[in-house]
Amino acid sequence: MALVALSSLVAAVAAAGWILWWRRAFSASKLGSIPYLKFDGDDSEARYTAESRTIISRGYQEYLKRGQPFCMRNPIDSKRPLVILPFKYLDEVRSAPQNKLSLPLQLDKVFSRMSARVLVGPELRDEWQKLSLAYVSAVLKAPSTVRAKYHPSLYWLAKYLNPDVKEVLKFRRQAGQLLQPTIKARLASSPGDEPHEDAIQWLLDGHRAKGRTPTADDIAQNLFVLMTASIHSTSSTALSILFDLMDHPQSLADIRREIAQVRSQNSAGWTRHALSELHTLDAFMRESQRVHSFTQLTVQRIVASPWTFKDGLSLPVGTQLSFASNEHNLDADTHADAATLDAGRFLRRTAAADPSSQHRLHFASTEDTLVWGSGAHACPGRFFAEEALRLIFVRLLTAYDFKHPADGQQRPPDMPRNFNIVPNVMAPLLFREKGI
Ligand code: HEM
Repeated sequence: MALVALSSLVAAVAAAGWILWWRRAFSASKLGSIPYLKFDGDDSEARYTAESRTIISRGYQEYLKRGQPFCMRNPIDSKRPLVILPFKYLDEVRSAPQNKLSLPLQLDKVFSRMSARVLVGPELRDEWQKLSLAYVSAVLKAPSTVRAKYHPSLYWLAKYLNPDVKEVLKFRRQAGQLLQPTIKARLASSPGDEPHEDAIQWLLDGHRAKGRTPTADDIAQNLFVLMTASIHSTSSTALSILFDLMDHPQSLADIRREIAQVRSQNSAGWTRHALSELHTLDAFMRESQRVHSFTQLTVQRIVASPWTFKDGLSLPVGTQLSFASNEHNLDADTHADAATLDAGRFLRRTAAADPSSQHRLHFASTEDTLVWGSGAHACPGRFFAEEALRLIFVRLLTAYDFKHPADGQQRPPDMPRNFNIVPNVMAPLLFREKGI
């Protein structure tokens, strides 16, 4: 017991030391001549939470489009400005070694249920769905309460004192307990036994390939990382596409027709192959995501050892950097009539492209867009998100009619929060089962 307490203390002191080092190592003045943009007049935190796009748009026009970086307040750490880089640096960031530039509604229920089925299999699905939704909401809340209440050198105390952090740890413990019997049985199985097609098995295999025997807690934590990265991004994207479909009734009708046609030609049902034939839906999803991205900035990295770009731009250790993907998507120099959602945009481009390169225009493709990030850390879940969204829309569009409560209503304004742009999850929508 004493040994455990001592090792926790050593780990805690080491962690606190690392944080202190990290903070000492960074000084905003080392960002030298990179211009710092802020709000004129009221420059409060609240304005960054609600209106960060104003600053990013200004920086995009005044600096990024001229090939120069700018920096702005970082919502996570106001003493460490965030550097937004022009796209000319993207290739260098993309190929930078890991040790140099490192990483820092109801639809959520629909998606969490689908992903629970894929991640942990049918037996644990229901319990896992409840736990993972509770975990994700706790884990998104805890960091801000810790930052608000503790000095960075005392963050390590939070897991003993702070109720929000304790809540996160409680769900993690419960998840480990839930997975324990399955992990034990799988670890005891031999190579000839029936294979399992779920993420528990992929993660177990991954650990074992590296010579490790993971605990149930390790696997629970790995799964929670996936859930945290996926639930809000995918459910927000689904709601956003739904709002756009409601504003484009002709596209809605075309996509419904396409779904019926593809289904009638695929007697095996909605296989991956059948889903890949929903070209009109896929092109609409890509265009909707271009105009209504889930986040304004992507390819977020932190400088782990001093970094100088080929043109001499030098960034000190501890700098957080990013790219203005949303501004780029909405720039008239990137897309004609960029501010307008043009449902046929990607269908026309696909039709004009060589058949061997048409896949580059699909929803999950990283070609010509940064919505999925870029390079080795580009979203690994994007193909899963693509198929989950296609399935969600197949079901929604074939089984339900939906409308805004009042005639003539359109997509409600998005709800910006720091660098995220979330569709209005509070807006009421009316659903009716088709044929009733
Ligand atoms: C529409 C839904 C989604 C969007 C818009 C999205 C977007 C992103 C973006 C922008 C990044 C950062 C990439 C970078 O900085 O270069 C990312 C990373 C990541 N995403 Fe997604 N994502 C979505 C769905 C998912 C799903 C369904 C999963 C898992 C099942 C997932 C797992 C991850 C993981 C694990 C990372 C970190 C990758 C790494 O650091 O190497 N995402 N995602």
